[in-house]
Amino acid sequence: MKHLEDGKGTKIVLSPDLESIVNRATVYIQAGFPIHFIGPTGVGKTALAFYITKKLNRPYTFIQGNAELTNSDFLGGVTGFTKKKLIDNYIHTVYKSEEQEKEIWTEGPLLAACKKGHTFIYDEFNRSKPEINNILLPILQERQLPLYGVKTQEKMLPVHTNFSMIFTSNPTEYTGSFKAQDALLDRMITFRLHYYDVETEAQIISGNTGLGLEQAKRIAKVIHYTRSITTETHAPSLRSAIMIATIAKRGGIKVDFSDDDFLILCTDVLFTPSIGSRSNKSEDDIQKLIIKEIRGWSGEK
Ligand SMILES: Nc1ncnc2c1ncn2[C@@H]1O[C@H](COP(=O)(O)OP(=O)(O)OP(=O)(O)O)[C@@H](O)[C@H]1O
Repeated sequence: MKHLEDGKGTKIVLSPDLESIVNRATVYIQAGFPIHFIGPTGVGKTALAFYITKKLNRPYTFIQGNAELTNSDFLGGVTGFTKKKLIDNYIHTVYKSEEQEKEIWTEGPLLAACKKGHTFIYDEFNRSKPEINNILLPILQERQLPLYGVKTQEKMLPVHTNFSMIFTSNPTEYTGSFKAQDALLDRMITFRLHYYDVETEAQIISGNTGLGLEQAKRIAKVIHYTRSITTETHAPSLRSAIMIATIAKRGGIKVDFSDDDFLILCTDVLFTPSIGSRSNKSEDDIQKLIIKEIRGWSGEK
């Protein structure tokens, strides 16, 4: 298991499987192909994307998909006006006043990244409406950016050779996600991520919070058990595990299976309205099952 920095100060944990994914993804990007991490929420897609940009040692641009995104959010647009007043009073009997108005154009993140050769992280790209992402097709195929709505003589901008893209997405079963167009998916190399094993998650929890590894392992075990009785789209993520660990550490709560405060903390964090049972059990039933299971581990180290 490796502990490395992602460039934003976050410690990244790489199990041998994750390290292999990162290495392959880096090679594919360097060969000129975009990559895509798809997986359940909070599995670590964005963390890997940032780590890869650090490994590539190139500047990056980050944008998050959303249903309101438009072409001008990618390419830029008019963000204001400057007004200039020219007064000609050179001869005191003649007075001439002239006003000029000029648009202020601000370059959008995609246009800037294509020009400068950044790695463009498009996080949760399928939260944007699919037609908005059409602009990416010629970039990924012909390496030309179509300049829709940009006031220029050119219709296409050749993309910098270092420009690359990392996409992340949740499967379409997640609320607020659109089905991405096949033509776009066909142009990228997709890695499917699934929640990691207890050992890897314990290392991640410990690395993110400073909680001891043994205690982190107990939290990972609770999360894993909860996932075994919930569906993947409605299961607790690493984010919930990190939340439990942070609160336990800061709040002085003992991470112990027989400690009632720990049990209450786990159920408070884990029972979000998005949790869903595999066997149509009610939220209450899942909660009871989990508490019973955790109590059964009391005395375990
Ligand atoms: N390999 C890892 N090493 C260290 N921390 C990690 C790792 N993977 C995930 N994390 C941590 O887990 C949390 C969730 O990860 P991240 O935000 O990358 O998930 P995601 O899959 O992008 O989630 P979402 O689908 O909600 O955007 C973050 O706090 C992140 O720092």
